[in-house]
Amino acid sequence: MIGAAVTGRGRATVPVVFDLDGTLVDSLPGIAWAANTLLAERGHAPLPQARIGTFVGLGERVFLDRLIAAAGLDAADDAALMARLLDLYRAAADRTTPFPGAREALQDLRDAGVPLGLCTNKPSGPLDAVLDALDLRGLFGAVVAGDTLPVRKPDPAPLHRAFDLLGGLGLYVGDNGIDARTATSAGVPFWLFTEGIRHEPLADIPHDRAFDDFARLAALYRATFA
Ligand SMILES: O=C(O)COP(=O)(O)O
Ligand SMILES: [Mg+2]
Repeated sequence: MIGAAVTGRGRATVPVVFDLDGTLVDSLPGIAWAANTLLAERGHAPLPQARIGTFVGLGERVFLDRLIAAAGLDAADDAALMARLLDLYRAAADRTTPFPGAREALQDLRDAGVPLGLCTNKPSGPLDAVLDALDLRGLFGAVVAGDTLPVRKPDPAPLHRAFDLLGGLGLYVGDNGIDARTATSAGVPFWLFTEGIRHEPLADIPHDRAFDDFARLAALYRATFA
């Protein structure tokens, strides 16, 4: 189902907004490194990467709360833990890579004149570090971080902000149920990248299309909107 608000505009230039972590970039190894470095500094044993993946998606506050609960960190130390986590998140950019074909797909769409944006729950400090390290910033006409607005996904406001900056509603591409709910509340179609940090079975995530390889994205876009 493609929303009427989206098909109403010039089809060849329907904007596309992407989630970041687990969608464009394979950031879980870096995030797990950051979390386990924090745990090691506090004398705690590391957690498996897959477990740490279940903490991701709702921003750094929820991530740290879940990490504190899972590892038994001292919550009284919260402000220092958050400051150090954000430092480590920034440093994790060096351990973050685009998913295969993602950069090429973005470039292909951009070359075709498709307005591209980012809407992520990652806070702006670590987000800037990733965009700089991977040299991705220039591809996007809109970047909305987890702390750009007072609310974050699944509230639709950040996604609406991204589409406002791009000049109209379009398609949201993400990797989990939080992104799907955000798109539904924003009234836009949702495409699911299936190789990211997904917490639910595919069948439990409402989506208009699913894809597992960025090499297919531009062709899928053209088949849908051209
Ligand atoms: O930082 C998070 O919690 C998730 O980030 P994302 O929205 O880019 O997936
Ligand atoms: Mg994500």
